[in-house]
Amino acid sequence: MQLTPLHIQGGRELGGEIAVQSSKNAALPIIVASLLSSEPVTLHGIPRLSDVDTILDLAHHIGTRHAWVGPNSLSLYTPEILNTHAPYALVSKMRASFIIMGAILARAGKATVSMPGGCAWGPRPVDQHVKAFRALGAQITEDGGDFAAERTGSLNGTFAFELLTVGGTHNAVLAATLGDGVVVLENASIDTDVIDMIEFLNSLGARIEGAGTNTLTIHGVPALRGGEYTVIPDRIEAATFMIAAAATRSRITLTNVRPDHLRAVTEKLTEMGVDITESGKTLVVDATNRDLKPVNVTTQSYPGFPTDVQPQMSTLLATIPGTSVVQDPVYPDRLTHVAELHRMGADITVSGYTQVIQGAKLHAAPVKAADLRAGAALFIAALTCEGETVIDGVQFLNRGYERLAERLRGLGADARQPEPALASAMD
Ligand SMILES: CC(=O)N[C@H]1[C@@H](OP(=O)(O)OP(=O)(O)OC[C@H]2O[C@@H](n3ccc(=O)[nH]c3=O)[C@H](O)[C@@H]2O)O[C@H](CO)[C@@H](O)[C@@H]1O
Ligand SMILES: C=C(OP(=O)(O)O)C(=O)O
Repeated sequence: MQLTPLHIQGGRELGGEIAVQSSKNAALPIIVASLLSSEPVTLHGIPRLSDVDTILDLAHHIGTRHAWVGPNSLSLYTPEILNTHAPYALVSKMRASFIIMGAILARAGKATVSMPGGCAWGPRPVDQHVKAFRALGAQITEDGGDFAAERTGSLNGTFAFELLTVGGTHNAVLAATLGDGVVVLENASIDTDVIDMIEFLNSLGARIEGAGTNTLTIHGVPALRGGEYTVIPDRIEAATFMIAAAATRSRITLTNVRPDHLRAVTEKLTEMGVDITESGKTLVVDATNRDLKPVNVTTQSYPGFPTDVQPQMSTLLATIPGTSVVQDPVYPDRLTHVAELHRMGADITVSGYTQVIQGAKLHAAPVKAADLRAGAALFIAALTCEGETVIDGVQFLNRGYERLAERLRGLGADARQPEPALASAMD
């Protein structure tokens, strides 16, 4: 279905409180990890997002039955693997779905998964996933755009990732959890979403040691039991709203946050002059009556400044007088927000993965999101300027932000997404 654009009448101060959703990027691998158990699993804090629907469609194809048992609670049950093939039509919708390979391989001994391909901002290789599987004893062949993996026994041995990869670590952990081998992963990701999946698996009886360090030791276990688990808060969504508050020089309160997961973002905003107060799972972000300063930002793997917050931060800096430099070596091509921000009057010069940003006053314009966080960048830009900005490409925002227009309205923004019937009547 063609979604109607998001209309934002900007130039208003935000205020009030917003409950941050649970982490999309933890929920997705945890849903996949539930396939390792043949017993029922209940997950709480699952955000209602199109990416969640996509992974549930894929899991359904593999053999998972699911039911929503509360607004954000999901019951999953995979008594047996019915299909070991994850086809292109399902995998290509979301690159993160490639980690289904590790789960199917663990449970069924073989898996065929389509190559995920690129994404809106460029290539996103999976060579480290494949190298890990091979090094741990799986046979991998490539044919007709598919990777086929097979193991004769349990995975075993040591693999050192050549770079830090969140998805590669998820995939290798999933593949190694069942069996009687011992797998050591070196240079593994310490991302919060990796830790959360490991804590979930351990709660079902897995024996994975070292979560949060660069060395993971996975002692295979014969089977996992069922269980119940609550997903961590979404640090990327929290950061997006913190930046929206700074960009509109507002004061807002965020609940359901893990301040310890947000250090890099908090430090940068504080350096700019934003006042941030932490209290348990609550953050108050205050940028009222402040002259914010330009800063330089370079993305890094967790705990560094997240690439998933780079487009939003670039947008904030595009409104702050002075020169800021933003570099995204994690995803050097993640720049689809730039041309759209130019349409709104931003002064951003790109060279490789570097954006040199001269602060300017942005103005409303029709714009189009080409990916999820570029969409976030555009709604932040829209909130800062007088007049109405119409943002197309809402399907990308729906991948990662639950009920966005409604929740922005809860903060006092004038944001609406006309119903399709109303929109066509207005044409
Ligand atoms: C669903 C999900 O959780 N997505 C997140 C995950 O993506 P994803 O897991 O795909 O990202 P990775 O951590 O794997 O990628 C990090 C870097 O490693 C490179 N790489 C990765 C794998 C590989 O086999 N070879 C290789 O070269 C990538 O091109 C990138 O430059 O982490 C990214 C980096 O924090 C985030 O932007 C994504 O939002
Ligand atoms: C890029 C993201 O997700 P994915 O890796 O699924 O594209 C994201 O969450 O910002």
